[in-house]
Amino acid sequence: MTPRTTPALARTRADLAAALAEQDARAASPARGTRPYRRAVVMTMGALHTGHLSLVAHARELADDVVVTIFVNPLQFGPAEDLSRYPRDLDGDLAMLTGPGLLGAGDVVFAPGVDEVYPGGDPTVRVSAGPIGDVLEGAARPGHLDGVLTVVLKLLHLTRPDVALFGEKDAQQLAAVRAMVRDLDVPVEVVGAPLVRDVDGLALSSRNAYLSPDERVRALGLSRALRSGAEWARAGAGAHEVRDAARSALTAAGVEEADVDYVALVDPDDFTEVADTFAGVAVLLLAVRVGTTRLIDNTAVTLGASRLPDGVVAPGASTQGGARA
Ligand SMILES: Nc1ncnc2c1ncn2[C@@H]1O[C@H](COP(=O)(O)OP(=O)(O)OP(=O)(O)O)[C@@H](O)[C@H]1O
Ligand SMILES: CC(C)(CO)[C@@H](O)C(=O)[O-]
Ligand code: BAL
Repeated sequence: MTPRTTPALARTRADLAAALAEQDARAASPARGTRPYRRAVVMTMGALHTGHLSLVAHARELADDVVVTIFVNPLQFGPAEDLSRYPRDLDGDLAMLTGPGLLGAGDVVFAPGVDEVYPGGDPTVRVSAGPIGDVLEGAARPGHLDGVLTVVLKLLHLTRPDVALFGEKDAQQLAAVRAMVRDLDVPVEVVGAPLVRDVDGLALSSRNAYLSPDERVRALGLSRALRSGAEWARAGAGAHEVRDAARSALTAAGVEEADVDYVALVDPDDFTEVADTFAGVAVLLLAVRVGTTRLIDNTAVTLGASRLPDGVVAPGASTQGGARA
């Protein structure tokens, strides 16, 4: 048989188990020596873009083998959301994943159908995200983070990785996954990867494909708002003024107040709003509807730098790149 040069495509649990067994056999082979083996997983909903590929490239550096999952998870969509029109392009995704520095022979793409992931229908037992699941994305999309964590835990069980990578683009999701892994003792290392933007500052997102040319211009208001908030924070503004600055920039970009789900400035650990006296690194987050498309974006901002003791750099100050526009 000719050796495979592209990743294995697994459409079923059985395909996945067979592909992982091959990885396990290679990991246990005496030819590898005693170097510890690592498998990484990158979970996606497909319609891949350069942001996803940056996670895959990072996974490639961290691990011997990489599993990419492609699954549009119905559990995390509300009844009036875009589940049915969410972009799906498995052939295009597979072509993108096999570029240089990405997936090769030995790696796996797991692209199951809904019945394969939920063979008994909607699961009766689900993960609860707890308080972080009730604010911001959780408040705007009730049950969303429970649905995310339920599928993430299932995919962790199915793919058995040592390390799992998630993008800082979905900052609240990343924090919820970290909390689940900590609170439920899930044996995996969670790695956050920086948010990737288009040259004009727009955060890359599969949902950008929904935007008309006019809407895409208006969508630049999100990164401008983050940049404005970050500039006010650098100038010594308190939390309230930073949020106001971000809101004003959205308005200036033509975004109606009614289309803003939230402008929030939160503690990165529990996503509670920070007080005006807060000093340290907070996350400035936005969720905005542009036409029928709901977009999210965020950036880390340092507040009250002048209130921090001399020589103290706010912890986490370099974990997220600032919004560029
Ligand atoms: N621009 C980006 N930079 C870095 N990581 C990203 C980016 N966009 C998505 N990701 C990450 O890729 C993973 C899969 O995300 P997903 O498939 O939902 O993509 P998406 O573009 O965010 O889609 P959507 O438009 O549905 O929000 C998540 O961990 C997500 O945070
Ligand atoms: C983590 C995830 C793949 C779970 O469906 C999804 O929420 C996403 O793509 O960010
Ligand atoms: N990137 C998060 C997946 C969702 O919006 O459902």
